[in-house]
Amino acid sequence: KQPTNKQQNTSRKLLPSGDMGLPWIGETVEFYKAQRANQLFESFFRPRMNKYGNIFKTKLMGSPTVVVNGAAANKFFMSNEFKLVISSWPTSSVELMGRNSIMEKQGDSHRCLRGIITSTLSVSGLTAMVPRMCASIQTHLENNWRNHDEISLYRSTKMLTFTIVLECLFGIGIEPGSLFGVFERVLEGVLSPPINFPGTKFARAKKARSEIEKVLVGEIRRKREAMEGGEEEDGMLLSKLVAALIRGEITEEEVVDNVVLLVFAAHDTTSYAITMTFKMLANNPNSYALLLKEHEEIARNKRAGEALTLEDVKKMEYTWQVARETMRLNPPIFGSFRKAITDIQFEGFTIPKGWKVLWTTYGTHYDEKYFPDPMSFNPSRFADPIQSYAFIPFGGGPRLCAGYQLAKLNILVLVHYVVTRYNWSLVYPDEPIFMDPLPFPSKGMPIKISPRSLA
Ligand code: HEM
Repeated sequence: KQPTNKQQNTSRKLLPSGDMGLPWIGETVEFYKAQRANQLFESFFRPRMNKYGNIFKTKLMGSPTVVVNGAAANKFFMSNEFKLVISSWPTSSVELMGRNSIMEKQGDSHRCLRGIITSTLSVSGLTAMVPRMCASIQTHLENNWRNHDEISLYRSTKMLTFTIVLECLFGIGIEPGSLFGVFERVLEGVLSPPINFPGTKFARAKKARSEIEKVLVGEIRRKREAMEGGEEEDGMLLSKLVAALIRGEITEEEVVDNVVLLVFAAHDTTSYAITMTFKMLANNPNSYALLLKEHEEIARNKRAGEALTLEDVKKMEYTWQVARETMRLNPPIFGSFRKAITDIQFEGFTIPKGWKVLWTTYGTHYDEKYFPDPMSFNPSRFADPIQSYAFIPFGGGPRLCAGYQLAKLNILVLVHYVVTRYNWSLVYPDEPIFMDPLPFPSKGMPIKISPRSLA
C-alpha cells in the first residue's frame, strides 16, 4: 500500500537521506552563506519550508538538526526545556562565557541563578532603575552626541548598552570606554571556531576574557569584603550575587561567568533592536509622528532636568508597539538550538535522542496565519493580543530572555531622550544588514543629528 502524502513527506523529512549535502558538513555551507548575507529566511528556511513543511531535517555542523516553525512547535520545544530538550551552545561560546553561566545551567541551579537575576527586574527593581538609566543615557548623549552633527547609531547604542548593564543592572561603575574594547574582543570570539592558535579570533577572545576575569574578581572580592564588614545589600545585581556567594549558594566562578554572559546577552541584541527601531521610524513617517506625540506629551509634564519614572515609561505604549513590530520583522536573534535528551514524538515525527532542534523566529513572525500581511510594518497590530508563542524575539518557556525588562526599558528610555532632544535622519536609508553571527547594519547606521527643543 502506498503511503499517504503526509507519510511520504514525514519519512522523507526524517530519513537521513543523500540530498543532505556532504556527510559531516551537510548543509552548513549553505546555512552560513545565507546567514552572512542576512538571508537566512529567504535563502535557507523558506525554500525548505516550501518543500517539506514547517518541520524539516537538515545537517548543520555535523549534527542532524530538525528545524521547527510555528506557534505549536515553539510552545512544545520551549516549554519542554529540561524535560525533553536542553539548550545547546557552540563550544567557543561555552568556553568564553564560562561553564558556570546561566546558559549552561539546568534544573535547580538554573532556577537559583535566574531567580537572582530576575529579582533585580521586579517592579521595585525597575522603579529604582528608571532614574539610574535616565542618568546613564543623558550622560552618554551629552558626551557622545552633543556638538556632533553625525554619529554611528549602532556603535553608540552598543557602548550605551554595555554601560547600562554594568552601571544600572550590576551597579559596577566604569570609566567611559574602559573595558568596552576588551569585552568586544571576547564577544567577537563567542561564535567563532574554537581554535586556540595565536592570531585567531578565539585566541584573542580567550586572552581578553582572562583580562576581564582579573578585573571582575577584584570587584567581587572588594564587594564581598565590604558586605562581610556590614555593608547592606544595595539591590543591584552584583551585591545580590555576592550575597548569594556569602551564603554559599553560588561560587565566585559563577558570579564572574554570569557577569560576562549578561553583558554578551544584552549587547548586540539590544543595540540592533534600537538601531532597527530608528530605521523603521525613518521609513514610516506616520508612525514617527504618532510616536513623537507620545513622547512630547510625557516630556511636557516633566520639569527641566526631572528624570522619567516607571509610570512615564508605562505610557510609552505606542513606542513599545513600534519596537515589537520592529523586532518581529528584524529579530535580533534568528533562533536557538536545543538538544534532544530523549527520543521525542512531535506531530507524528520522531526526533532521536542526541539530535539538535532549531526553533526560528522567522518561521512564525513571517507567517500570515499569525500576522496578516506579515511583511508590512504595522505597529498597531500589537494593540490586540498576539497568540502565545507566535511572537518570540525573546524566546519562551523557562529560558525566556531573563533581561527582557531591561531591554524594554533601555529601548523606550533611549527613544524618549533621542526624539525629544534631537532631529535625526539616516545617512544611508538603504544600508544593508549583515550577520556575523548576529545581524548588524553594515556601515554602523550613521545618522545626522541636530539639537531640538520642544515646541
Ligand atoms: C532586544 C534585546 C534582547 C533580545 C532580542 C534577547 C533575546 C533572547 C532570546 C531569544 C533568549 C532565549 C535564547 C534561547 O532560548 O536559547 C534570551 C535569553 C537570555 N537573555 Fe536575552 N535578549 C535581549 C536582551 C537581553 C538583556 C538586556 C539581557 C540581560 C542583561 C539578556 C539576558 C538573557 C539571559 C540571561 C538569557 C538566558 C536565560 C536562561 O537561560 O534562562 N537579554 N534572550
